Amino acid sequence: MKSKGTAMAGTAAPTTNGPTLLTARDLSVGYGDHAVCAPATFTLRPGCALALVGVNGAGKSTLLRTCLGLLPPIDGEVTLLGRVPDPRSGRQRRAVARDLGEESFFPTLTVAEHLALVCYGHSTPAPERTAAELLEEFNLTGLANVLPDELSSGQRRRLALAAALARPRCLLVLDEPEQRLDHVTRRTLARRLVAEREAGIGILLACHDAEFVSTAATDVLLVGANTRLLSVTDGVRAITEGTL
Ligand SMILES: Nc1ncnc2c1ncn2[C@@H]1O[C@H](COP(=O)(O)OP(=O)(O)OP(=O)(O)O)[C@@H](O)[C@H]1O
Repeated sequence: MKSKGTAMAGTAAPTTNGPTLLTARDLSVGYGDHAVCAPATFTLRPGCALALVGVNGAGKSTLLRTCLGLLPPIDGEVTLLGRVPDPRSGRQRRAVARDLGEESFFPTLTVAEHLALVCYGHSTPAPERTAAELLEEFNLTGLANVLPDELSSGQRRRLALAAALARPRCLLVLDEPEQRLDHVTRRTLARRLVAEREAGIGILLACHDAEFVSTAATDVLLVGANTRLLSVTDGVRAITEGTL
C-alpha cells in the first residue's frame, strides 16, 4: 500500500442533516437477552474516529453490528444519522461504508472489476480514476487482472479495504482493519484514516493495535465489564499494558 492523498478523489461524503453521525445511549448489546458487555454511551461526529478496544470476546464486533442495525439492541438507544439503524435503507447504504471482515468476492471477477463494480454500484464520481487510484494506493495494480482465489489473505484484505473506500461515505465502519496486513501497510492505512477524518468523515473501528489506534483514533471506547470512554493516550496504554 502506497502513501498518497489522491484517492480521496471521487469519494466526497454525502451531507448529513446534523453534526452527529452516531449516538449510543446506555446501549446494551448481545445475543437473545444475554448482554456481552456493559452498556455503551458515546457520540461520533464528522471528522472523528472512535476506536473500540478490548480483549477477545469483549463485544466490540457485536457493538459494531448493533450500531449498523445488523443486530437489535438488548436495551438502550442507538441512532445512526439521526434514525434507528437500518442496513436495508437506501439512506444508510448511501452514507455508510463498512468492512466487517466478511470478504465475500465474486469468484469470476478480477480485482479491478470488483472495484469498478463498487464504484458504479454506488455512483462514485470519476469511477475509473477512483478505482485506478485505489489499486495504486493499496498496491494492487500488479494484481488488477487477478481473480480473488489467487490472492493471499493480506491481498484479499487490501482489496476489501479498497472496496470500502471506493464509494461515497460520511461514516466508515471497520472491524479490525489492521488484521493480516503487513506493518508498512498497517501504518499507511492508519494514515489514510487520518486523511479520511480530515476530509470530514466519521470513523468507527474495532482495533487491537496500539500504534494504529494512536495514529488513527481521536477517541477510544474501552469495551468490557466496565465499558467507558478513554482518551487515546489512556486507550493506547491499556492496550500496551494489557489492562483492557
Ligand atoms: N452469533 C453469536 N451468537 C452468540 N454469541 C456470540 C455470537 N457472536 C459472538 N458471540 C459471543 O459474543 C461475545 C462477544 O463477541 P464479539 O465478536 O463481539 O467480541 P470481540 O470483542 O469482537 O472479540 P475479538 O477481539 O475476538 O474479535 C463473545 O463471547 C462471543 O462468543
